[in-house]
Amino acid sequence: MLLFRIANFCSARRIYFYLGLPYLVFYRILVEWFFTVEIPWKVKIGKNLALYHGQCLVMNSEVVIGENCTLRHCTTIGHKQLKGGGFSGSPVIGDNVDMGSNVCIIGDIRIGNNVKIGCGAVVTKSVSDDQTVAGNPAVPISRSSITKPKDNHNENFDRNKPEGAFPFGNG
Ligand SMILES: CC(=O)SCCNC(=O)CCNC(=O)[C@H](O)C(C)(C)COP(=O)(O)OP(=O)(O)OC[C@H]1O[C@@H](n2cnc3c(N)ncnc32)[C@H](O)[C@@H]1OP(=O)(O)O
Ligand SMILES: N[C@@H](CO)C(=O)O
Repeated sequence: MLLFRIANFCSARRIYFYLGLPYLVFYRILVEWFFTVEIPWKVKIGKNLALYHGQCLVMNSEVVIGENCTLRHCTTIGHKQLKGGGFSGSPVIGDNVDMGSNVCIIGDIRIGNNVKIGCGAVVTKSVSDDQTVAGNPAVPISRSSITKPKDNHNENFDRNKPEGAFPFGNG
């Protein structure tokens, strides 16, 4: 994030851009090629963005991310190609948005504040504030499992004891 913040500062004014050009080249090579993270320096990101496992994280330069958000690995935030051949706008993400791993958020959509996006979600429609969404396509998830007993729940399962033949556990 520090590398991004410096690059973002360099892109704020033309004079900083020309003075900071060597740094911007370094930023792209190091962050894109070696860290496999594409956060273009023009992206607007609020304070306290956390990257938990930032590998394979790609976003478009028009993306806007609010404050106190969390991103995980293998996440894509960007535009989509329109029927006419052009491209849509890119997502605008609110404050306190927590995205699981392997999430795709595409198109000219808005993700509200205090939203959780489940791992593996494909989000193509706007999400209102205070929602948890998951799935492909992402929809608000059922909260029923919080009270409903799970059929496959094993009361006797002890994760500290190895199961089966393998003496060190199953994975
Ligand atoms: C190395 C690492 O550990 S990196 C960390 C990787 N972890 C993540 O990315 C976690 C992201 N978090 C999630 O995906 C969570 O499941 C959340 C935030 C979406 C939801 O969590 P909770 O509110 O606790 O929901 P809960 O587990 O009770 O599930 C509610 C329902 O949604 C379903 N659901 C939960 N997550 C998902 C998901 N990602 N995709 C599809 N369905 C899901 C559940 O199966 C359940 O369905 P049911 O009502 O039919 O039984
Ligand atoms: N694995 C945790 C934090 O490292 C998470 O992604 O939520």
